[in-house]
Amino acid sequence: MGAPPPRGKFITLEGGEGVGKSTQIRLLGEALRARGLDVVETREPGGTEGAEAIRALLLGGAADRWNPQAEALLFAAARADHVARVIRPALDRGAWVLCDRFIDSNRAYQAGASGLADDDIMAAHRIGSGGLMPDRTLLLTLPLDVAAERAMQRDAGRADRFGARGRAFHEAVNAAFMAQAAQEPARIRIIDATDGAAIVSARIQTEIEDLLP
Ligand SMILES: Nc1ncnc2c1ncn2[C@@H]1O[C@H](COP(=O)(O)OP(=O)(O)O)[C@@H](O)[C@H]1O
Ligand SMILES: Cc1cn([C@H]2C[C@H](O)[C@@H](COP(=O)(O)OP(=O)(O)O)O2)c(=O)[nH]c1=O
Repeated sequence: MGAPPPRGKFITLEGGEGVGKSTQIRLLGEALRARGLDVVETREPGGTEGAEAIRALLLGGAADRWNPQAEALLFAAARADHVARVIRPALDRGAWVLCDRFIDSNRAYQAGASGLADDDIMAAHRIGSGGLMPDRTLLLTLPLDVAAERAMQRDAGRADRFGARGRAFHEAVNAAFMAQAAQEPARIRIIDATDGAAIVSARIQTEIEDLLP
């Protein structure tokens, strides 16, 4: 038997709603495929049948449907299924996995902005997903008003349970993301997302260049 293929790379995109994560995942996927790499694009919460079912529970319904504890555990459960069925198998076969949100969203939304302890979020992540961490995380930053306007245009004015939360909540989310980036500068790279999509994509590609084979 030959040696197993080298493990693939795990890249996550993070940031508030409407900053351009799904747009940038698509552009990064195209750029990496053009280099001949095996690329898997996915998102959280979701990415498997079970996790998409949990996504519907999390994003729909009344604003107070879940308390922060139940919410955090539902995200962790969705992630556990996604990691076990999609992310780890893809990395094991040598693919690059590009994921729209991951554990840093859990930390920013349920710890930073909803008051849970970061250690508890990480403990649930260890239990659920073996503590898997991305090789690189691109944190897209955009002024709240610009991001809200972009999301509003995209969603024709409809907001989910998170989008409907007030400005103070979204400011707390952004502050938590920035604090995480300051704590882990090698993994989490801050990307200015105000320019056109092609310019933002070029910035992202520069920040992952050292991981390319
Ligand atoms: N760099 C950009 N400049 C202007 N509009 C953008 C840019 N990137 C994405 N958009 C648009 O903004 C909206 C939100 O982008 P999206 O990629 O869905 O963000 P997210 O996944 O972070 O919520 C979409 O309608 C998208 O077409
Ligand atoms: C993955 C994850 C997402 N979320 C939130 C962030 C988003 O508001 C929502 C996912 O919605 P989604 O529509 O995928 O995000 P976006 O608008 O950025 O494209 O779930 C958490 O609160 N915790 C988590 O662990």
